Amino acid sequence: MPASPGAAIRFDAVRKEYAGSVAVDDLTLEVREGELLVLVGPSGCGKSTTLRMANRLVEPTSGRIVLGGEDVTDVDPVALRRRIGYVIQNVGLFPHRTVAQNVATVPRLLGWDRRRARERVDELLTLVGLDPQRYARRWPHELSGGERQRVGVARALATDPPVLLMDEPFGAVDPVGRARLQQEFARLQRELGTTVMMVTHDIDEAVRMADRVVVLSRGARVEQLAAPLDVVARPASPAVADLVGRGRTARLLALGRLETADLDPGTPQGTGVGTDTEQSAAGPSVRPTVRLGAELGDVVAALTEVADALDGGRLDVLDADGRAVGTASPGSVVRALHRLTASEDAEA
Ligand SMILES: Nc1ncnc2c1ncn2[C@@H]1O[C@H](COP(=O)(O)OP(=O)(O)OP(=O)(O)O)[C@@H](O)[C@H]1O
Repeated sequence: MPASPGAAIRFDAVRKEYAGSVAVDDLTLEVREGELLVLVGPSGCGKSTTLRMANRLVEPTSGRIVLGGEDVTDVDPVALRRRIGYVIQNVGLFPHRTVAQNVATVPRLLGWDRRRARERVDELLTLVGLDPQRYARRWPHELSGGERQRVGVARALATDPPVLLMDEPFGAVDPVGRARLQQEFARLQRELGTTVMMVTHDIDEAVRMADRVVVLSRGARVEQLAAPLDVVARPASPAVADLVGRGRTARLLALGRLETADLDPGTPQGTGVGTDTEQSAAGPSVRPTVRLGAELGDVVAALTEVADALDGGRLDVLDADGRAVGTASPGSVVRALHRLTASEDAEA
């Protein structure tokens, strides 16, 4: 089957066996240009093998992988790897090279002169939030885990590759640093428009960062390929439900948004002045407000500020122009959760 126009990478009936055991059974998958696609699934399901076939660190047993219109088996593996960024857990920085030398590795291999490489290093370190003055001459062992990971990302982006492969890139970073790196990286990726295929076993990381999530089971079988909210709200199979499992409601609160259908029945009752979730100084008749489209978690937080929320207290809901369009109560959040998790069939 030919790759569709917006496809940056296409796996076509790809299979990988290691000494007779099947790691990837029959994978067909498209990564769209400019998207951040996250592969998630249990240990041993074939995520890393899938990723490593894209840059030929692993050769498929059968099937085809097309990258930027070219069958990867037609491209020299070394040339291919210089064209594709690759970031792994613990980064694999060269220990006897400074930060600057690490980041400049591929540009220098490609024959860039020192000055051009140096400028690029400064630009990239700044991009990933490391001051070049402070960091360029340091050695990898003089960095924290999070800083090393940033250098790894800078190194992988050095030649502005159209495609970046990332295998558990934030796995070795502590939870707080990790959440920040995830956010910053997702923003950077959107700014640069790089196509990213990333592997993780952490469903929260997947739904937080991805444009689309691919849930895999053993043999890299695709259980579901969908936007994060769909995967959490409507798991397509027991394997996905199992992965999303506990904590699903909390994830829905972070991903779901307040819609008109969730508002309390009846007409708007408030005056609708004031700003998001803040009590206006205008007087006691004005209720706290929340915007239509607010994250459900923020609606819950705003409701908990309303002293009598459990006893009929409500928030005024404003549209984008600041007009009151109705009210929200704890029941609105419950309605939203029902709406999100209702099956497509039930909605139709
Ligand atoms: N070089 C290899 N030789 C033999 N078997 C391998 C090799 N690499 C991976 N496998 C096997 O292939 C299967 C898939 O491995 P892979 O590393 O792709 O899974 P994964 O989903 O990335 O796992 P994890 O999350 O634990 O890293 C596993 O059963 C693994 O043992």
